[in-house]
Amino acid sequence: MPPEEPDILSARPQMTAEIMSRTGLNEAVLTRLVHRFYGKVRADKVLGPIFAARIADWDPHLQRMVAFWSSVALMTGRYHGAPVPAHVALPVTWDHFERWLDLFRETAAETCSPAGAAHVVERAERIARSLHMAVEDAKPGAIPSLICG
Ligand code: HEM
Repeated sequence: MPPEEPDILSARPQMTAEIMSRTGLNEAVLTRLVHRFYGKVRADKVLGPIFAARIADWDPHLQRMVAFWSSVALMTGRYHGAPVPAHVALPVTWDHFERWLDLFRETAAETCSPAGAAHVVERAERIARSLHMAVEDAKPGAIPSLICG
């Protein structure tokens, strides 16, 4: 009998399997993380209204965010969206990203193993910094970029 294959939907099955065994992360853990995190975001005095003004139907957003975290954390390639355009026009500063990260760190600690939490938080911090740069660059009066097209 051949050895049992792990149940992984992935573009890079071996890397995904290695990350899963090292961090304890999988689709079920990421689903809990995402649902719990956006529950906190929606209840947050500062972030809640920004999301409420833009998201009417939360089910598709939560599904998209689980696919996003599956791609980012497990390298499954499940997410095919464009995060930058979704954020550039938002009325946010670095303080909003800090609040977002505080809630994310708290939720990661509640739902993931320590290694899993470190894995997702490191990626969230990196993406938050790059989204913040994109938001700042899109503001009127931003210093022009030196990168030529
Ligand atoms: C200040 C903090 C943030 C705010 C207020 C915010 C707000 C939003 C809103 C309102 C949307 C929905 C946009 C729409 O459908 O029209 C969205 C989408 C999304 N956000 Fe954020 N976000 C924040 C930070 C982040 C960070 C740090 C990440 C990643 C680590 C992230 C990842 C995403 C992704 C992947 C989408 C879906 C984009 C798509 O495919 O349409 N966001 N965000």
